[in-house]
Amino acid sequence: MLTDIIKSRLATKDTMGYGNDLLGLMLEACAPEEHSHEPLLSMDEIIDECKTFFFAGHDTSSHMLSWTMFLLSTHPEWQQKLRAEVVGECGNEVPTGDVLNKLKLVNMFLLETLRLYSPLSTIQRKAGSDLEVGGITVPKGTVLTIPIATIHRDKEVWGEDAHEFNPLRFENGVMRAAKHPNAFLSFSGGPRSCIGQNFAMIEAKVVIVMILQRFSFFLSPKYVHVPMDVITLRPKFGLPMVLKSLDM
Ligand code: HEM
Repeated sequence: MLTDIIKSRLATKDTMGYGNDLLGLMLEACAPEEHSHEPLLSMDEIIDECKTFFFAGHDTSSHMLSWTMFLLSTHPEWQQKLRAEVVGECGNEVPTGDVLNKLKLVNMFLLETLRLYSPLSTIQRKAGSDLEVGGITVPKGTVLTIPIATIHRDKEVWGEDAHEFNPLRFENGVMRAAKHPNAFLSFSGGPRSCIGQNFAMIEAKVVIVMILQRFSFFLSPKYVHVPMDVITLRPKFGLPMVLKSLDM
């Protein structure tokens, strides 16, 4: 399927360009230099990049939204606060980028959701050289697992209320929410941190804003709380909900 999409972009490049989405940008960047016939990335490499973006960006974002809906349902007072903020900033209009930047409570709520239900619970790093971490010698080649979910609920890092849901801890920004500035790890950190993190936050805000504008919602009595970690953290039995249109 991807091959077909790429081929059709290549075929129409002279009339319509490569397209103004991520694939278009990638094809543009990989177009052969003048006088050279070799593209900078092969078809297989471009397909690999597309797959990486799809797998890295799809389940993570969709489960972030699931857990946000879960927490908005179990904290109806916050659902009301967020709706009031949204209506105050943009009424029933589709939110613009400027509006999204003003939604402080929505932002704090999403961060707290990611802290408690981080879509990725662990990440791995391989030691590139012999090194010492916290007094322990780690030989080159050792694979270290960074337990994001455990760090996110550590009382020494987040304070006594680490297990509780409290978006206000992010009132002064991510770096001041915990005792360590890099304690929030849902998007990892450093040079290989999530390249899609800003996009993911914008996307989640737009979706949540547009749901809050239209519906009030709560969990169906059928919901059973079993978070399950299968690459990403998801509700094992889905997230049955009851939505009520706010127009009625
Ligand atoms: C809530 C949503 C998301 C979460 C929680 C998330 C989390 C992460 C984490 C933890 C990493 C680092 C993995 C590691 O170090 O092993 C990562 C990497 C990455 N993410 Fe995301 N991600 C999200 C959304 C997205 C989206 C929407 C995209 C693309 C549109 C994306 C693209 C990528 C890519 C390409 C990498 C690899 C970056 C590299 O290795 O340099 N992610 N993500």
